[in-house]
Amino acid sequence: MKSNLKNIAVLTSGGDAPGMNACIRAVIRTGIYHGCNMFGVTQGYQGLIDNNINPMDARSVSNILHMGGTILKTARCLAFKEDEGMEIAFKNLKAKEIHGLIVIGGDGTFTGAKRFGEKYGINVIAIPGTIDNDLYGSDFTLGYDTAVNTIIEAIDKIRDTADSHDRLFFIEVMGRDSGCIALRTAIASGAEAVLLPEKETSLKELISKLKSGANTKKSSSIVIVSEGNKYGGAYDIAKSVKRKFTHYDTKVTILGHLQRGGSPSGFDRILGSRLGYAAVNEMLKGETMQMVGLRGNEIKLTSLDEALNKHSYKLEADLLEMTHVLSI
Ligand SMILES: Nc1ncnc2c1ncn2[C@@H]1O[C@H](COP(=O)(O)OP(=O)(O)OP(=O)(O)O)[C@@H](O)[C@H]1O
Ligand SMILES: O=P(O)(O)OC[C@H]1O[C@](O)(CO)[C@@H](O)[C@@H]1O
Ligand SMILES: [Mg+2]
Repeated sequence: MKSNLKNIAVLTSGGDAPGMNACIRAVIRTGIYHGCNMFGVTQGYQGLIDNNINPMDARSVSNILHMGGTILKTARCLAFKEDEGMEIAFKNLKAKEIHGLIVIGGDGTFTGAKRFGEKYGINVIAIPGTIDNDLYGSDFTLGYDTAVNTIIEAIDKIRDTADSHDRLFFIEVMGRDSGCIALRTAIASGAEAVLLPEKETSLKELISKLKSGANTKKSSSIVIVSEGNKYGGAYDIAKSVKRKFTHYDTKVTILGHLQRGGSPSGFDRILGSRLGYAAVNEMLKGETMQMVGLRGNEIKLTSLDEALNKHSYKLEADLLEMTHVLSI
């Protein structure tokens, strides 16, 4: 063990994601197993600034493995982007002799961790925790699998009512700049079309697809709209389509934050446990400024530089084409 790594803190930051609790549990227990003093920071970087940094033991993380959200709470903390905020955060960690920081979050969280680690020499390991699945270096981010399953369950229910009424539904899903969630849920729910942030929408093409379905006796249609789609939200698109295509009665559902909640899937519980366990082990080996991720079912390190510079989901054109073909 690196001698100055006796005290390690963990925080969750940015949007919460199912599986974060499984990950926190793994971090705390792995650290304790190795004889470290473990600390939990409440409310992400805000907690570092507010000195909300508390000792945790193996029992502080009992019975949380199956819970959604994060027991450490999370925040979008603007003050940490400022030099003064970072300075206070560093002083608070220094006073407790904490030299290792494990952050669980998305690209913003990683950006903050990189700046902080570089500026103050704190050892940093980052864990990809976001439903968006938009970080380079991990095939999956924590929470993505659960979110996809939650969305599919909701769309299945909408399909029941859509079909009963012969309706066209526009369903908006999350993924600010990333269409990964939208494309996967479109495949799994048999959606007739999907609009993504990575690809310009052609209204003409969309209407022609819906018309051909109606002409071949499709009783209902579902269009998945990613929230970051350039054309606008589900309401805007529904309005434009409705003007030119009157075959179906048109409805809109915004799934919103229900997509982020709920008990993590088996996959996310296992992923969270593996990433949390690996994060502590790698930190104790002396690794710093690295992300632990899953690649080809193995835990691999990616430098924060690389994870951030190459981050974002690359549209898989073959999957989009397949969605189109399978929904004729
Ligand atoms: N340039 C930066 N410098 C310092 N801290 C930053 C920076 N960018 C982001 N952060 C910190 O990281 C926090 C989380 O970032 P953000 O809100 O972008 O979420 P995220 O980690 O990308 O997760 P998600 O996208 O899943 O919601 C911010 O609220 C802020 O405290
Ligand atoms: O909870 P908030 O701050 O509204 O954030 C919503 C955003 O967070 C994410 O869910 C990622 O956590 C994005 O997909 C979404 O755009
Ligand atoms: Mg982000």
